[in-house]
Amino acid sequence: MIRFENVTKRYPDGTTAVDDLSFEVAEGELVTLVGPSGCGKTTTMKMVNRLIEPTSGQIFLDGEDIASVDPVELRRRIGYVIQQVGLFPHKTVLDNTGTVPHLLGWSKAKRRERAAELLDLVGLDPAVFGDRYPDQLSGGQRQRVGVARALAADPPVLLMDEPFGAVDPVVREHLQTEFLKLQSSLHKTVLFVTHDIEEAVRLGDRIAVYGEGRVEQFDPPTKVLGAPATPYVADFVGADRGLKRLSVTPIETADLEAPPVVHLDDRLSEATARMRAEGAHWAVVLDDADDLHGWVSAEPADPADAEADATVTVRDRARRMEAWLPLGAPLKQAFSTMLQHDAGWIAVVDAASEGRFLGVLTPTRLHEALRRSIDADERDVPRADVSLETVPEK
Ligand SMILES: Nc1ncnc2c1ncn2[C@@H]1O[C@H](COP(=O)(O)OP(=O)(O)OP(=O)(O)O)[C@@H](O)[C@H]1O
Repeated sequence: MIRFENVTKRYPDGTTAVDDLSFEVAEGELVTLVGPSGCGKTTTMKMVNRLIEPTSGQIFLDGEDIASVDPVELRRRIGYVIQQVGLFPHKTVLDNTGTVPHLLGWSKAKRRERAAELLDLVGLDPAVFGDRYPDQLSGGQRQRVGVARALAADPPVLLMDEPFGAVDPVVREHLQTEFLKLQSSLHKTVLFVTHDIEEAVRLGDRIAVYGEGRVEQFDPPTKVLGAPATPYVADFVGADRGLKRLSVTPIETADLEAPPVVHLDDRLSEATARMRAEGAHWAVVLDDADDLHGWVSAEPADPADAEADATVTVRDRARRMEAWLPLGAPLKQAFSTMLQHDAGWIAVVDAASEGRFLGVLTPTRLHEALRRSIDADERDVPRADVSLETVPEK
């Protein structure tokens, strides 16, 4: 969708901001450009909407050399969000959002309708915020208006230059989550500049790690963290890249253990016997639909239960399970859920139905999943194909 071919930008004072850059962003892909200040990220981005012209090389948008496209026409196809937002202070939120439709000559009614729809999309109630002016908004709200405005004419491409850079970390994380949700339904082709590796890893389908004017590595986040291409990249992503990986490594079926499973209406005495036979201290409890209900201990809570009272069922002793996640959730969330509930394991359920029990993830399995994903990236094979060498127990 966006292709850079040997693009170089040398400023008149001799500074080479971008040096022989070649990479391609696929349609619907979100690529983050990350690197230290002054490495050429903004210059790269501004060449796409022709705010800056390259010294040499070509940039293609949808197969078309942008040098031959009228810049004004080009910019209509490209939404642009910047850190300072650049909202017009004397225009209301609705009018700011409708800026591009206004330039495109849409009627006032159609503009306002579209602006309201977009404000809704970015989580701002148009009835509350539509008639406010930018200085009556918080920083995070202004950024949302910036995103809404960039989306107004439904451009296939979005350029975002540190769009969440000016807000505090909590708001920033919130905006990132919302933006990911938005992107999962809009599938825009996005170039996203940031100097924050955490943000790059969290948002990017792929990351371009910049050194001085050059891309040192162009890979998916797990690969950048797991197998940095150069010492420079390793240094940039930081010594704690193992921890950062937790947020981009999903729980997979192969990571799960299958503990004993019992049903709510099973007799407790039989369920307990089964758990003991398998050497388990607990079992997962499912309801009639095989959805997760909770868990039950193999130890009788009440000595009377041990007498195999035929009337006592699992339902009478089952405890609800709060520590659960859908398959595909990041390992970081799994770890955090374990800590939050002080749980020795978490249940993993089907992502689509959010109920059907698939297995449990234990701390040991979580650690193995992380090791396997590192190994998989180093060897370029799927994670499920990696078998770990374990130290034999004495
Ligand atoms: N108009 C200009 N004239 C001369 N040099 C420039 C000009 N604009 C940018 N540069 C230089 O080009 C290099 C790349 O700048 P650019 O703004 O692309 O970097 P960046 O990676 O976006 O940095 P930051 O994260 O600080 O915004 C820097 O050394 C910068 O000083």
